Amino acid sequence: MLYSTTTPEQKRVKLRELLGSGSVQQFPGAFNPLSARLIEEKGFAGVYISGAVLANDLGLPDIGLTTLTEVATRAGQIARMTDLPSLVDADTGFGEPMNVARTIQELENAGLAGCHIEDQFNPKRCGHLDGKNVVDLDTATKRIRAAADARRDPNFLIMARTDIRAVDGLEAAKDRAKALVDAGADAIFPEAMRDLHEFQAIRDAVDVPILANMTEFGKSELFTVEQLQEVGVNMVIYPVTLLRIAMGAAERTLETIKAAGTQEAQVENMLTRARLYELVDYEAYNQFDTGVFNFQVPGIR
Ligand SMILES: C[C@](O)(C(=O)O)[C@H](CC(=O)O)C(=O)O
Ligand SMILES: [Mg+2]
Repeated sequence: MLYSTTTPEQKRVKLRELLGSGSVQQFPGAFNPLSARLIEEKGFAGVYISGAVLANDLGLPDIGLTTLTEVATRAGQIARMTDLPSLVDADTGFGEPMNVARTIQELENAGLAGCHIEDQFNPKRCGHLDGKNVVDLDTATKRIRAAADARRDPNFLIMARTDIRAVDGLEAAKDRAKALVDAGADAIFPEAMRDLHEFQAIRDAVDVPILANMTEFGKSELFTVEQLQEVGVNMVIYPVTLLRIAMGAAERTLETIKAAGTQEAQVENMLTRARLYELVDYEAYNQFDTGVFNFQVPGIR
């Protein structure tokens, strides 16, 4: 209860172990702290915390409007709900290299296992949209160097994301990935790869773990874990998947209530009261106070 029993330091060691395991590690995106518990319960390796989800959850587009304080606070709330390592999207690092340094320390304080920092210009946009732009090599590597120098826990994972593929092509992405590793990146997130061969090309260019972004409605096909394994991907994220499905369900339910005058037809699709209480570990709080969980919840509803 209350929740994570694992320290941030242990989670960072775990993340490094996972990335060195040789098999693809699946990190679904949590859209709130409770969904992180679900991700852990279903046996996933870790939790991803998406910048798009954090922005959209606040009703904002994902164009760099969220602040470091908002992201660190929400990411910390999510990370503390799970024993799994959490990787957070730190967008462009929230400013100049000195701001990036501050970002890393705040994310360490918030209990994250690592983050990724991208080479887009501000205002940034979803990596799968057209019309984005990237900063020059010097600026991109300075961000990563500042991040690597700022961390106090050497196991806090600094992942460099490059968006250059969609701007200057695959060769440029390979060159930039190598330069970002030289600047101190522990892992590479090559954004908007078009096919499996492109992942393979990045794999061959660098000898650090690489991430595949399986976001829906984007530029990449939705490859399976087996396909990603074959091209040497180490980690796959499903960043916005749970938010999209939850909001889809919310929309359908509102339509049902409006049309039918009752939510009855949607009740079978809901997490039951009993299941919800199980997820928040209601019963465990009885250890503190035996009066807290002294009621019956009908099992089926
Ligand atoms: C991974 C990503 O950076 C995110 O914020 O989750 C987004 C996801 C998306 O917008 O679908 C991205 O830029 O790919
Ligand atoms: Mg993002």
